[in-house]
Amino acid sequence: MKIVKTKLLDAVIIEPAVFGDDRGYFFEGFNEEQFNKLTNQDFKIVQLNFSKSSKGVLRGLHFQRAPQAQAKLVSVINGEVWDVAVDLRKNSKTYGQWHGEYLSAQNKKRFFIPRGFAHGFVALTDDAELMYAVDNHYSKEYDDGVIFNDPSLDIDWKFDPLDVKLSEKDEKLSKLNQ
Ligand SMILES: Cc1cn([C@H]2C[C@H](O)[C@@H](COP(=O)(O)OP(=O)(O)O[C@H]3O[C@@H](C)C(=O)[C@@H](O)[C@H]3O)O2)c(=O)[nH]c1=O
Repeated sequence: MKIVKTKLLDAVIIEPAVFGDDRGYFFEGFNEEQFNKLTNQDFKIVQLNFSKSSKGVLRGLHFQRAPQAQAKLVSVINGEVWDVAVDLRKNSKTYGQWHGEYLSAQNKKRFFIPRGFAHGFVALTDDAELMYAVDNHYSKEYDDGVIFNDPSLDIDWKFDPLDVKLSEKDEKLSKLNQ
């Protein structure tokens, strides 16, 4: 397992070691002991989420407020997405900055997004399936978000913003400073 830092403090990309043979392949999608040691995190999975999206669907930017904040380990098991995290930790040196990563079933990269970040993605293929693990349970009450095209964030979504498909809930999200 290789850990690649991003410009956002504590947000990292995991590149698993893939063992291929004439049957196919094997890889560890997550190894708690190795991950926590290498990153100095204490990430314990309590919920595993799956979603499927057609091309152009954009989900985000989402987060849960404290005390129900969630760290997320995002992977793609079919197709490809452009996955984005925004550091919303007020005392962080990288507050307000974003990082995007192509995650696909083919590249097998995983994006670790700490608590205090907003997360979103746009599906670049049809039938883009995400599997993501979180370290705190879902809470409707603490569920929150920021509009994906907030000018103060200036995120490059790698997709025409006029063509993205949003949920009704995501269309109504506010800007970060509101
Ligand atoms: C996220 C979530 C949703 N739900 C329910 C609520 C709702 O009825 C339905 C769909 O929820 P949403 O529209 O919020 O689903 P979605 O837009 O896919 O929300 C997800 O987006 C990505 C970007 C994330 O980072 C996730 O944490 C989560 O916020 O599923 C749960 O039961 N448990 C969960 O953990």
